[in-house]
Amino acid sequence: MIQIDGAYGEGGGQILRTALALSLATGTPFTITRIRANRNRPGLMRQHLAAVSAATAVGHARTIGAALGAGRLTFQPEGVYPGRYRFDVGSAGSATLVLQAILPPLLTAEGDTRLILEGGTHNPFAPPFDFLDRTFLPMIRRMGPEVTATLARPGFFPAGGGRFQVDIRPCLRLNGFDLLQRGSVNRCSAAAVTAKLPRHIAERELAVIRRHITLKDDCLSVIEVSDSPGPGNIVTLAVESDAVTEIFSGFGRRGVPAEKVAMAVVAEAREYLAADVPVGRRLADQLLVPLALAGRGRFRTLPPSRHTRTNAHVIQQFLEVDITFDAKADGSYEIAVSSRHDATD
Ligand SMILES: Nc1ncnc2c1ncn2[C@@H]1O[C@H](COP(=O)(O)OP(=O)(O)OP(=O)(O)O)[C@@H](O)[C@H]1O
Repeated sequence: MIQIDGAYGEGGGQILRTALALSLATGTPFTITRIRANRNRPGLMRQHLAAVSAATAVGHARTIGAALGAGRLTFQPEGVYPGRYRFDVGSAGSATLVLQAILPPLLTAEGDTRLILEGGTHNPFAPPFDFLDRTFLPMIRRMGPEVTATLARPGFFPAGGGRFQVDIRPCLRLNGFDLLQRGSVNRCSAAAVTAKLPRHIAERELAVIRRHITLKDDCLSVIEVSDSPGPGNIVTLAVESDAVTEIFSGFGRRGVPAEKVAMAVVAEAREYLAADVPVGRRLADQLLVPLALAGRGRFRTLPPSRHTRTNAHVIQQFLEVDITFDAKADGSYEIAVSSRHDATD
């Protein structure tokens, strides 16, 4: 039984999701204590409980302590069971984060899986659907499995009620990859989405982006969605390069001017563009679990976040891999995952 300290490093929900995913993938049970100790409202929130229930279903697991607000949980899976599942966060909690807890083991399961995930699809502090679809899943497909995501309906904080489907055709073994060069940037595009909010919000966001990032007219779009249960706004900036499409996003919030939301997106994208690295900060923390399951991989990225370092620590508790962070003279980092077995074979 692995003991996980939920207060380590970032001390957030990612520690739990990584532990669930790797417990399923390796068949190793774990106990986590001090869950999300570094958050204002520590313990299991609805989104984390939804991840626990999803992992319990996929792994026919025995779970002790899964309750709202709980700080301690034991999880003991029986195996990995592909199939058809529907999971509902039951609030605006992020459904893409629920996927983080169950996708990795399903990538090498013994059959296909279709997941219907309901809840928030465009949440602050979580991968928005577009990032999942255009940034993260192409990396997963590069590793062997066929995985596609289809958005049925967007769900914004606080109403939620979004839905998407994920189809997974697994492979026998994940192949790691090297992603060290970005290559040329072929296209930058921005999209501002509003649901049940005035169109001028989106137009003001795009005006800011256009002022600071060189974009062609046909690379700007305002999208007004009518099928979202509640109001919401997201602005995304996609940087498509030879190696990867990175997506930076900002979320409209009451009391925060649209211009400020868009400027934060501009700042993130500029940092990424100037650094000439292929992998942005969020993708970096999310690539570690699949690369560790593959047993190898390397990528160049921005200085790692606490999420990334924390994730590396949790992963190394479950898997016989080394994860190294190599600071380069130009300020970028090369993160490498290698199997401890390969080193001694
Ligand atoms: N704008 C974004 N685009 C892509 N991914 C994002 C974005 N914002 C956050 N993420 C990803 O969402 C995850 C958030 O992890 P975190 O530990 O903060 O989880 P949480 O469960 O939402 O929060 P909490 O810490 O409150 O439990 C990370 O993998 C991070 O890379």
